[in-house]
Amino acid sequence: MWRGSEAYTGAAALAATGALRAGAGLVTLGVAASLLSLMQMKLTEIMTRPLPEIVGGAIGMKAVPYIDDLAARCDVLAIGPGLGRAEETMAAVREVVRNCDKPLVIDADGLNALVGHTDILRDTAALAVLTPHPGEMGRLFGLTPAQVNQDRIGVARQAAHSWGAIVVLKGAPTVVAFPDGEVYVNTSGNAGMATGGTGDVLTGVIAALIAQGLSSHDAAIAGVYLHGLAGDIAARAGQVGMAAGDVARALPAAYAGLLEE
Ligand SMILES: NC(=O)C1=CN([C@@H]2O[C@H](COP(=O)(O)OP(=O)(O)OC[C@H]3O[C@@H](n4cnc5c(N)ncnc54)[C@H](O)[C@@H]3O)[C@@H](O)[C@H]2O)[C@@H](O)CC1
Ligand SMILES: Nc1ncnc2c1ncn2[C@@H]1O[C@H](COP(=O)(O)OP(=O)(O)O)[C@@H](O)[C@H]1O
Repeated sequence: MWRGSEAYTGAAALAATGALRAGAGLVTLGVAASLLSLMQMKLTEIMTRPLPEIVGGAIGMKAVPYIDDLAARCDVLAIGPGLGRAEETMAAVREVVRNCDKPLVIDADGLNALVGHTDILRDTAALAVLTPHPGEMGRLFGLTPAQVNQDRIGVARQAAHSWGAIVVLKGAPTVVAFPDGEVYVNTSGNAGMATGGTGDVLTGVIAALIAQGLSSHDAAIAGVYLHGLAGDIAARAGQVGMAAGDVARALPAAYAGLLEE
């Protein structure tokens, strides 16, 4: 996983925790050097790797060889939550995606880096799972969030087809679409999940399932369902005031429930 930006350290922590709680054996968080101690304090079970930064915890082109090296040793690379949108950070994301030959999960600012550059997804050897919310999807596709929501299935399908990637369009309900036109509509989850950071947890969940041997195809479908199920378990204590960390903590129970089914 590769994160940065001092404004959004929570996003990095939630994605890494989501991966851990969804069963990833080892999670390494690549993080701007100045944020290393902070992340180590937040995350006892997660390994960290310092990355060269430009300014304010943001990562630039100098970090690319370090991330490429990290990706070469991992089963899956997740990029995006909390990166920030500095121009050089966006360029570095594009370079990493170009270089990567491992399964990728791209979210949040990782998606913002692809605005106007989705051709990279077809050129890279990696099969990518993209997890936009309606705002990010709108930016990528030149639509408003309202337009995206008017035809969620149609937009997700069109995006998957034209980008050659797996598209998880988050929301109520979340739609998972594949380049060949196959589409799934998720049934788990609840409005208590409409709170900052639950999307970051989903990034970690999908990456963790890929790390455990699922194809990106199956990990996208199962990951979205598992994440919603964890949200439903967390919501037993009440939807109002539910937080992203509650969803991450409910993942082991959701996973166990799925295995029983
Ligand atoms: N604790 C943290 O550190 C958190 C950091 N985060 C990070 O903050 C950065 C910015 O991400 P944001 O998502 O806040 O900002 P964005 O600018 O990507 O999204 C916000 C805009 O997107 C649209 N939008 C989002 N969800 C929508 C929905 N469900 N329906 C309709 N429209 C919707 C709206 O227009 C909204 O104004 C990212 O790096 C992200 O990872 C967030 O993930 C939240 C938690
Ligand atoms: N009413 C709802 N029903 C089911 N899932 C929801 C609902 N509202 C939000 N979610 C889920 O919560 C998550 C929110 O993610 P996202 O929009 O990326 O937020 P953030 O960027 O703050 O983490 C998505 O997985 C979305 O599908």
